[in-house]
Amino acid sequence: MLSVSKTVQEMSKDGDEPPQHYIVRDNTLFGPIDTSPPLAPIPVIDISLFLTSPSSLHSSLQEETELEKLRSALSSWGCFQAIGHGMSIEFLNKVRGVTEEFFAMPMEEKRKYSRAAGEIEGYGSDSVVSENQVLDWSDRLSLRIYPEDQRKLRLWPKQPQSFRETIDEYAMNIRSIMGIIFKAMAKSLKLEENSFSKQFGEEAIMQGRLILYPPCSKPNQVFGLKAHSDRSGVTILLQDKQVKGLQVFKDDKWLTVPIIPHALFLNLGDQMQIMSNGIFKSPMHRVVTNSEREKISVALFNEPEPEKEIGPVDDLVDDKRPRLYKNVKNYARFNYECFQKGLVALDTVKF
Ligand SMILES: O=C(O)CCC(=O)C(=O)O
Ligand SMILES: [Fe+2]
Repeated sequence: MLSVSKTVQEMSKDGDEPPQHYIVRDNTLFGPIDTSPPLAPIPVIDISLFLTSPSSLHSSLQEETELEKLRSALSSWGCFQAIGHGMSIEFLNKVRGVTEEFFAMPMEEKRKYSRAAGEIEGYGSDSVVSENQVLDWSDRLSLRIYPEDQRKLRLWPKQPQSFRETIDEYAMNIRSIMGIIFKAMAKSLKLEENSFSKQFGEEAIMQGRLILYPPCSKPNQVFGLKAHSDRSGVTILLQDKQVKGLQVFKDDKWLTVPIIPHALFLNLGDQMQIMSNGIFKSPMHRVVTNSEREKISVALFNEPEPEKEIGPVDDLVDDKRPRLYKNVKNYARFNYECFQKGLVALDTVKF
């Protein structure tokens, strides 16, 4: 077998040097890999303040303050750390736990869930789609979670035993948290509450990606995940409880995302930048490796129904702020087609 078919986890365990196609060749685009830049002062937002009771006619002052913090966070950073989400630290650790346990299982067990050629879902390392691609030093398990009838349960691990129910419960919680956040985002821009949620539609997609970043002997030359902006609407990331590595790009600098074990890291994707007519940002981010410790994360991508046309909310377009983006359908496919042509999807949908 070629070494290419080894997972990153196997190469790491066997003490292999990262093969040539994992080494970053052109590191001029975002500078050389700085594995530990300063911590990013990313706003921490208490989303429990957005849970006003239906009977209260006016928002409390506290809610107003938090909404303003949200608007400011999403227009400058495009991300924030969410606390007050109602899930206990024990439960978040359980989600991290089943992820760690899955990756710790013997390879023959994990291979039962392998991603088939040309598919997106399943277990495997970074997939090769073009010749000059620089590969990411990480293994993933990708699963469609919603709409529920689109789950491919044969790819949902049976081991560890509590995997399915834990991920299911976590996703259910995140889905209702998303509802609260969509409303808050709209309110923070003085829009009707459902301005964003209605663009996601009844059949909105939630795609899960459980990621393992094994230790890497060349952290200055290899990325865990190359710089990108998410194609999603909104991404919710549960970071490793101890090991840092995620970085965001702000004001021409890469900064380290701090770890707050009981918080969810939320970042917007391109589709939310489009819907907000560019007011909210879809931030560039990347993950660096380290030579000592393994790291996991759990990303849930919330995307609009593929067949629904999305575009800037009408009330965010006026003389002072002209329409920045065209309407677009099936951004996932569009994004992929752009990527293959070497184009940036967001630039291509500029009005
Ligand atoms: O694992 C992380 O920290 C980030 C994951 C991510 O950015 C992604 O999967 O799009
Ligand atoms: Fe991402």
